[in-house]
Amino acid sequence: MARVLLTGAAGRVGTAILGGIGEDHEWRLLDRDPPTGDLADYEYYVADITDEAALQTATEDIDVVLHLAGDPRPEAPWDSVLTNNIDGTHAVYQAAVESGVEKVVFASSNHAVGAYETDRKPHIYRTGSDYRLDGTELPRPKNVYGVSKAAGETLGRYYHDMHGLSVVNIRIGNLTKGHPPIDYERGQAMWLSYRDCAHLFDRCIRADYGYEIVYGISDNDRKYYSIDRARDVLGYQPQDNSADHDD
Ligand SMILES: NC(=O)C1=CN([C@@H]2O[C@H](COP(=O)(O)OP(=O)(O)OC[C@H]3O[C@@H](n4cnc5c(N)ncnc54)[C@H](O)[C@@H]3O)[C@@H](O)[C@H]2O)C=CC1
Ligand SMILES: O=C1O[C@H](COP(=O)(O)O)[C@@H](O)[C@H](O)[C@H]1O
Repeated sequence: MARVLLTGAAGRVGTAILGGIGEDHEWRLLDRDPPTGDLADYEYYVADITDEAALQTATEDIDVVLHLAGDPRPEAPWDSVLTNNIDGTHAVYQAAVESGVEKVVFASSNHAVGAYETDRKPHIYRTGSDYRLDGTELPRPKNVYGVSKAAGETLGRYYHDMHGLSVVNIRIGNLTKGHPPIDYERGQAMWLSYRDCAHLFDRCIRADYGYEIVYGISDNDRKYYSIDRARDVLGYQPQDNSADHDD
């Protein structure tokens, strides 16, 4: 079992991960919000990710960091993304290096590449389109939240190249429990199910890699993100498809 630190554990993505693989690894959780419900059963640190001392303790004896903590709002203002998403991610990486962590998995976002959609929608969301982003393209954020995610990806590149950390950046699409409405074309293309989310992060814990950028979506009929790299390098095998409606 890997010893895993999950930052931002009290949030939506953290809930999906623990709901799927909470029994499969040794977990240490960290969030600035105190634990509620089942989270209180885990080893839990209430701390801000900009608190270097807290991170030093939280990363001790950890093999893998799943770094989710941050301001997730596409409309977030610069001061918030600067502090939480950029300064905070830098502090997590620095603590990981100092504690001898092996891997960091960074929750990046579709918003790091949002501007690729501008002149191509809505046809890229349709099954006939062969347009794909595959993770090799440069970031093209449409908001400063997306800028902060691109910055997090570049921080990972630095910590991989200069400090030897294994890093995978997951450009998560849109995590929702239920299927997106069938007529919501962008949502259909971007969907990541809870089950596939937990599986993808589990693969990032278990697989070996150097520096990767992959897309976090389910195997949706409508997609403009390729999941080939996640399949090839991580062994990602999504089970869900936004087109398979249960209602
Ligand atoms: N939910 C989604 O569909 C997507 C999420 N993401 C990213 O995944 C990550 C998790 O997102 P969600 O779970 O949806 O957000 P969330 O807001 O539900 O959870 C984030 C958690 O991080 C904590 N947090 C925020 N700033 C912190 C700080 N400075 N120190 C310590 N804890 C802090 C919050 O208390 C919260 O519990 C975020 O980085 C977000 O940008 C990316 C793409 C899509
Ligand atoms: O990064 C994120 O992206 C998702 C999906 O973006 P949207 O523009 O389709 O809403 C968003 O729901 C989430 O809050 C955010 O962290």
